[in-house]
Amino acid sequence: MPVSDQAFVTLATNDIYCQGALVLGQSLRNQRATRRLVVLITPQVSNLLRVILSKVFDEVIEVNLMDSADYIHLAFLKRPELGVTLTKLHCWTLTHYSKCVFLDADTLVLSNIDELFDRTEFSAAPDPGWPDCFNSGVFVFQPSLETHGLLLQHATDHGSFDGADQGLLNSFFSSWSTADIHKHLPFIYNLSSNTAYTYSPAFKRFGSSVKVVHFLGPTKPWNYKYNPQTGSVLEEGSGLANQHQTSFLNLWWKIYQHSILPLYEGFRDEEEHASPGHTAAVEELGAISAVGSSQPWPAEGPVEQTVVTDDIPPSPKGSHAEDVDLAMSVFEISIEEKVKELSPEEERRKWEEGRIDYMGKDAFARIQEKLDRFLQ
Ligand SMILES: O=c1ccn([C@@H]2O[C@H](COP(=O)(O)OP(=O)(O)O[C@H]3O[C@H](CO)[C@@H](O)[C@H](O)[C@H]3O)[C@@H](O)[C@H]2O)c(=O)[nH]1
Ligand SMILES: [Mn+2]
Repeated sequence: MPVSDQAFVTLATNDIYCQGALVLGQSLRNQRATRRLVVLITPQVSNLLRVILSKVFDEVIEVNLMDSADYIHLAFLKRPELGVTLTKLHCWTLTHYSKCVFLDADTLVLSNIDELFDRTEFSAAPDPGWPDCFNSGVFVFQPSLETHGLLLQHATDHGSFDGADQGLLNSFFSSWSTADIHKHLPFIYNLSSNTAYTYSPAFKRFGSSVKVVHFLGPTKPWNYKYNPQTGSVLEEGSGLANQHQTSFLNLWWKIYQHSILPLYEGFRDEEEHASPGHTAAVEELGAISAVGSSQPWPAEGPVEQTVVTDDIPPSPKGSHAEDVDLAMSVFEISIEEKVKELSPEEERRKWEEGRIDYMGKDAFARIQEKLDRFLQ
């Protein structure tokens, strides 16, 4: 039975993290999640990604710190380094839900986790790096404007010992490690993919019951390249730590390939016509059918929501341009952050301000090429 006043919530502040949010949302659907799926976004997220997110999530909610109440504004101005942190705290403002489970956009759900709604605020799993602290990638919370205000006050008064949300939340919910064992989520609800090997007999014993994998750390699944023929990520340069990690990465990419890429179908042509001269949303280097896009959405899992595209808050940028390039060939799929094309005026201003890209397009070799072309 679907419960409509409870929700799974994630956050994506840019088009790259949206790719993670999409896979997470799809993984929740594949596991027949019975609560609403909500994604918080910020103004940077492009229109295209908003539309795509709305195909997987029940609600796409834009949060804009600077537009919010004064006290948020104040907290933000006093501690600008806490930007993304304060954005995550926004989940406490979702007061149309009575209870929620927050999941980082770099998590992947492997089996149904609806039972997390039996827990109360504030429940989280230990952090693998310092188990007396919880990891803030998966937590159970109760939306409340009062709590939200207190959290912001805490941020303004004390900052965060790690400069981000995990430090702040740990010092705010400081009795977590001692007060109530029910608030300790088992590690299987937030298994960090890259630490699984530090206690490998435990992983052997309990690994098969893992419910949520968290790709914590600087290298995310979307930073790898994937071979759709073999169904595995390409190891070059990324130094994969171990077999478990590889199999979780392959799972992430399998969902991306079969359920997320097809959502971009139909937008490719539109994009090409809408913005001539711009790179298309999806660059087709090979046959797209070769990457399994023939499967209609959703490839797995039930359709539970109708997509009401009118409800999607439009990007204030008012443009089509998204910040992500998907490159596909028969043997390789990759997700790249787009190198922003500047207008000639912007280029000139950059030069005049002394911001010169000596290694890139302003490198001597590039300038020489231009001169040669001009002289020919
Ligand atoms: O540019 C960004 C960065 C982060 N996020 C969101 O914030 C989450 C946390 O960032 P992430 O890159 O996943 O951090 P972790 O590598 O998981 O590092 C740890 O440290 C973070 C900062 O304290 C905590 O938020 C995490 O939960 C904790 O696992 C992401 O999953 C996203 O949902 C964005 O939307 N855009
Ligand atoms: Mn994370």
